[in-house]
Amino acid sequence: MAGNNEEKQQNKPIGLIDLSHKTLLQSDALYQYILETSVFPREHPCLKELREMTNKHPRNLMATPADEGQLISMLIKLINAKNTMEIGVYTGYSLLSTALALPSDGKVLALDVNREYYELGLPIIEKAGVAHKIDFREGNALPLLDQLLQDENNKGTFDFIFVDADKNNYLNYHKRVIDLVKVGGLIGYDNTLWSGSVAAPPDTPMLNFVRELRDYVIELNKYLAQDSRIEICQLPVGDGITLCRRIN
Ligand SMILES: C[S@@+](CC[C@H](N)C(=O)[O-])C[C@H]1O[C@@H](n2cnc3c(N)ncnc32)[C@H](O)[C@@H]1O
Repeated sequence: MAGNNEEKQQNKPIGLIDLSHKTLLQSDALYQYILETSVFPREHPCLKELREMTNKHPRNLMATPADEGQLISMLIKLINAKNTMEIGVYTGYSLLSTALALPSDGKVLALDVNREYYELGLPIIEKAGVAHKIDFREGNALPLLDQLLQDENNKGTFDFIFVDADKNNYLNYHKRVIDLVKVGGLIGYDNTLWSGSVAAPPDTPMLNFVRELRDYVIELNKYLAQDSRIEICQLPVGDGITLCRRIN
């Protein structure tokens, strides 16, 4: 089994992943075990419906995997988050995970350049009864964040911010969301292991989009590691998620 996986890894350009294996774990069997034992039996029926609907969409590789959705839900409950934000919604798997985990008066400000993707998932989010917690704003996230920052009242008010949009802007997002999250609050950056490419020698075969964005992710990881305003924890869940707890 291990030998087969090694061979598979050696022959495959980095970034070629399939839907049944959206994880950095090398063993298909182990990942299926996690999904089937701990994730799918606990998945809300509307999350399941949204995941299955998204699987049929041409850009489905962008979707947050179910085990990561479960992690986000757990984090939100652990820190009793009420005021949250998501940058990068797509069809809304992580958004629905967030909205379901929030208390009934909780809020998630959801930013995405593409409303059409969000509208694919919206009927299912409505069916789940949590659409009232979502404030969706269509547009480029950077100017939307700058707008928020113009109002001093927004600073230090978010309990949880999940960033899952254009990787080349993650550092720009960090420079803004660090002032919007409260001290003691959490930022989660998705894809910080970028299909494992961050640790691969540069001559390793990689899909173009993986190679093009790899340096941005490496730069972000270095920046987060030395940023004294946060404590960090990098988890190899999904494509890698770095949790940053604001400490000052
Ligand atoms: C990886 S997907 C998000 C996946 C989502 N979290 C989920 O649970 O399925 C990235 C999303 O970021 C959005 N996006 C890309 N660039 C953006 C930008 N500059 N501002 C806002 N959203 C952006 C894309 O439209 C896409 O929906």
